[in-house]
Amino acid sequence: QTISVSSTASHPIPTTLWGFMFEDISHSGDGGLYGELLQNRAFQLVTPGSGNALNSWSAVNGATISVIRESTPISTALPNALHVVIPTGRNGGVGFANAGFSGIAVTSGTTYTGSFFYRFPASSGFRGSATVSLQSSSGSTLGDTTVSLSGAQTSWAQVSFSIRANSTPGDLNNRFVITLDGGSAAGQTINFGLLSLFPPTFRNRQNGMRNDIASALAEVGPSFWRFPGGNNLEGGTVDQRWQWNATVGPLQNRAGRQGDWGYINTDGLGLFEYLLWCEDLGAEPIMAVWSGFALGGTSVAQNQLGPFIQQSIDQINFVIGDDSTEPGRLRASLGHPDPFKLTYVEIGNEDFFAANTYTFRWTTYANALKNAFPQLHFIATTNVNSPVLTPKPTEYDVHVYQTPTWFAQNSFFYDGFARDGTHYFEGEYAAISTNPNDIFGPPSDGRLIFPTVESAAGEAAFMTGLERNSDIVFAASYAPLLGHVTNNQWTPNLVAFDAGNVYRSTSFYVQKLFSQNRGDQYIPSTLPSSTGTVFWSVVRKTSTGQLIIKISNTGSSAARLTFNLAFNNVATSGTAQVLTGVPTSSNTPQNPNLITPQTSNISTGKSFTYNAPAVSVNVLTFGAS
Ligand SMILES: O=S(=O)(O)O[C@H]1C[C@H](O)[C@@H](O)[C@@H]1CO
Repeated sequence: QTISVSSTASHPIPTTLWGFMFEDISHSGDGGLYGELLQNRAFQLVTPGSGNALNSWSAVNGATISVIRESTPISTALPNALHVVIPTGRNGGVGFANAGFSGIAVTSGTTYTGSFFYRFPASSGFRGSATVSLQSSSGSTLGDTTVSLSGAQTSWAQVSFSIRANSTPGDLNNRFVITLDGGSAAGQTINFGLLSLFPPTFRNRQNGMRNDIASALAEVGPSFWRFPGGNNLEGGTVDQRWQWNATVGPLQNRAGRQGDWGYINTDGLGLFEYLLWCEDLGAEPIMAVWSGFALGGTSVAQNQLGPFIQQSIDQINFVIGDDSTEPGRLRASLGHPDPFKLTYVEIGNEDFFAANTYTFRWTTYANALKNAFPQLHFIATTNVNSPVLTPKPTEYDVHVYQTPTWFAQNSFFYDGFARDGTHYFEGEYAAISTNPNDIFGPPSDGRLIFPTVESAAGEAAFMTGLERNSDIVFAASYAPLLGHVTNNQWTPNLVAFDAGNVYRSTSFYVQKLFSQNRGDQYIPSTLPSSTGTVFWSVVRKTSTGQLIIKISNTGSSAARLTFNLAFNNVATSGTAQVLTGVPTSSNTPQNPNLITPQTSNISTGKSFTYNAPAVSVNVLTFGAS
């Protein structure tokens, strides 16, 4: 195949083109990116005495533990506490343990920092200490410290501690343990609440992100971060919707909420943490506001939307409001007086599920929010122009989950779109099944557990089309971003993880190859055949004078491509980064680095030939001017 490459750019490429979509799904937040190591740390939303009240907690050496509704709670947001009775006649440490989120990773030399609240429900003469430790599954102590407890403390007191691990366990099944001496503490009753333990966090942020996962995401260099959902924005009911104000301020004032993926969200990863994370990541937020529809099917009537719209205005003012606004003052009081960067606000999520009411919900929200924030862009979430919305959306969020073949055959998806001023956010896309008749089915029916080489190559083909159409596509993100390797509600995920490991997928490497090899100009070239198997896009990075050719060969045979460049000065050599392998192979916990990009030198010039291997994603980089 011969490909002519122009030397004149057709359009600039938006800086926001490649980024991430995030929501708390498959423990991507609590138990994943969010650094908290203890599961069910504040007994949020559980019913005392119910089966899951003690989820992740267990008694040690004969203590009696239970979750109670506290008569004097830590806060109205946290009404529950752990009630611990130390029996008589026990020797050694007696107390309780937390098993983390399917384990706790402990590495020697690492310092873990934590805190908990305690109070003696009845004043007692006890004056003593508790041992706070990290223990392996065999019960050996990996690190410990002691804290003083006083029986005179009948009101809640917060105790802080740090534990330096001095040995590395054999596995992840470690526990966080608090014990008192069975002799001196015999017969004591103590309530505990909001127990927290953090490893070192990304950029050492207080209440921050788990370093290994955060670092893997930062490796991609995303330019936007869509949050908080996705379904997890919406709530099963109106009251269960994500509410920004319930997610900011001291942790003891965050009640948590029933997430939309089957588990309670602590909301410890809240709006302020998301915004600081965007700054640490160098990404701008694409922030969603709840749009009056709950996943259980309730739409708020148009004349009832006022309070929800006000809540969205407050949410936006928390992000960008000045000190004339209360949310702006709240942000300043939390340590960020300057506004955060914000351009895009998405109104709802996948409202094509409730298009009949989105017509008025969109109109009411868009008019009110555009009036309040004329500088912002508001993204609609129904199908493009169906139904017709007023005011006419300037941006739409388009989602697609399909087969690798679909992606390989639809890289021209946007070529036919009218250039009418509307811009598009490909907010969720992924090849998730090899079975076109059961895309969302189980692995037994074609669903992918991990991305494969062929799914990643399909996505790359599609992405060359997004890059070509980046005059109207301003942003694109694979979804879901993160998922626990076993405790999940969705596969495949861009990045999988467990308590101590991060697993980078083939699709992760495709996102990284595109994001880390951006151009700021799109360079026209001979169009690929829309029904072919080889797809490419050519961009130029003016700051370095580099030409970057991204090629996806989704076919089962190698493709010899001859490039004829109109540029006058072209380097005679460059680099090729290639991701390829057995089409159905994946990176897995058993073989996490089976498929990684390989870099090599290539000969380039005004005319050169490159051989793209079967089922491969290739990024060629060389100087051209
Ligand atoms: O069940 S789905 O609607 O397919 O859920 C999808 C679409 C939704 O926006 C997101 O939360 C989820 C997976 O990324």
